[in-house]
Amino acid sequence: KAFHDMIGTGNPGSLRDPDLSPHAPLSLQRPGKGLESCKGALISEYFVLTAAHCFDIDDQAHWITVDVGEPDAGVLCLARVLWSHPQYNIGKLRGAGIPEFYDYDVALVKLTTKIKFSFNARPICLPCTEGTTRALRKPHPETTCNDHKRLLLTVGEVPALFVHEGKKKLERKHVNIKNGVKKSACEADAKKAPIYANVTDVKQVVTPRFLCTGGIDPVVDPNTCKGDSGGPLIIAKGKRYIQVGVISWGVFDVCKAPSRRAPAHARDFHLNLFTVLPWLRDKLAEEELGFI
Ligand SMILES: CO[C@H]1CCN(Cc2c(C)cc(C)c3[nH]ccc23)[C@H](CO)C1
Repeated sequence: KAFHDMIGTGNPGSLRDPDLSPHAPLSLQRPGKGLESCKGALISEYFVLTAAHCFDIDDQAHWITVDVGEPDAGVLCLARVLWSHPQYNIGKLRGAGIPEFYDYDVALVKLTTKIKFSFNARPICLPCTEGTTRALRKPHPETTCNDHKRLLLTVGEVPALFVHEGKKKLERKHVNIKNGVKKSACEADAKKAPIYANVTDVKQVVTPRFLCTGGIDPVVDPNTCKGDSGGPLIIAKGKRYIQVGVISWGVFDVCKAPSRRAPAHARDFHLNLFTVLPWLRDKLAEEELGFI
C-alpha cells in the first residue's frame, strides 16, 4: 500500500509508475500566445482522451503536443487530428446568463506517430471494451456493456482516483463518486461556483453527463485544479486502471487559492464516459479496442 502511494519511486529517474503510464500531459501552443496545458490519457496506440474545453473552436491539431512519457521518444508527440464531441458548446447558454457550459466536455487527440507501448506508456482501459471485461475478471463475450456500468458505477459512494502532477512527482488523489443518496447534494453545490450563482435550476448546468466528486461527506475528498482538466477519473480493479470519466470542471480551483484548504462545497464534475459511448465507438472504430 505504502509503496503504491509513493508514486514514481518504482523506477528512479522517471515520473512514470506502471499504473500511471496512461497519464499524458498535453501542451497547446497557439501562435503568438502563451502555452496552455491540460492532461489526457493514452487509450490506444494513436489516441489520447481529454477534455474539449482545453481547446478553442479554431485551435489547430498541429499546435498540440502530447507527452506520453515514452523515454526514447525524445521529442513530444505531435497531434494530427483533434475531435471535440459534437454536442460540446461552452457558449450554448450565454443567452441565459450562463457564461460557461461544460456539457459533453470530451475530446480525442490523434497522434501523428503510433505509440509503442512500454513500462512508461501503457493505455488505460475504456468502459465497454474487452480489456475492461478482462480487468473485471468477467467472462467474454457473456459480459455486456450494462454489466460494466453496474459493476463500475455502483449505486452509492464509488471509490475512484485521479492523478495530479505535483511539484516533483505524480500524486494519486483518492475521491468518492457520489452516485447514490449523496448525488443531489453534490450536484447542488455547483451553484456555489461564482459564475453559476444565479442559476435557478442546477440541472441547467449539471446535466446527466456528469459524475460528481468532492465535498466532505462521507470523507474529505481532494479537489481538482484547473490544470487537471482532461485527466482521467479512474476506478482501479486489481492492478488495472479503468477510466470512467474525464475531469471537466470544479467549483473551486484549489491550486489558485493561497489557503489551499477547500471549502465543504468544493465539488468536481467529470464527463461520464458511459454517456458518450456511441461517439467513442464511432471515432475509435479502427483502434481495435474491442468495444462490446
Ligand atoms: C462554473 O464556474 C467554474 C468553472 C470552472 N472553474 C475553473 C476550473 C476548470 C475550468 C476546470 C477544472 C478541472 C477545475 N477544477 C477546479 C476549478 C476548475 C472556475 C472556478 O475555478 C469557474
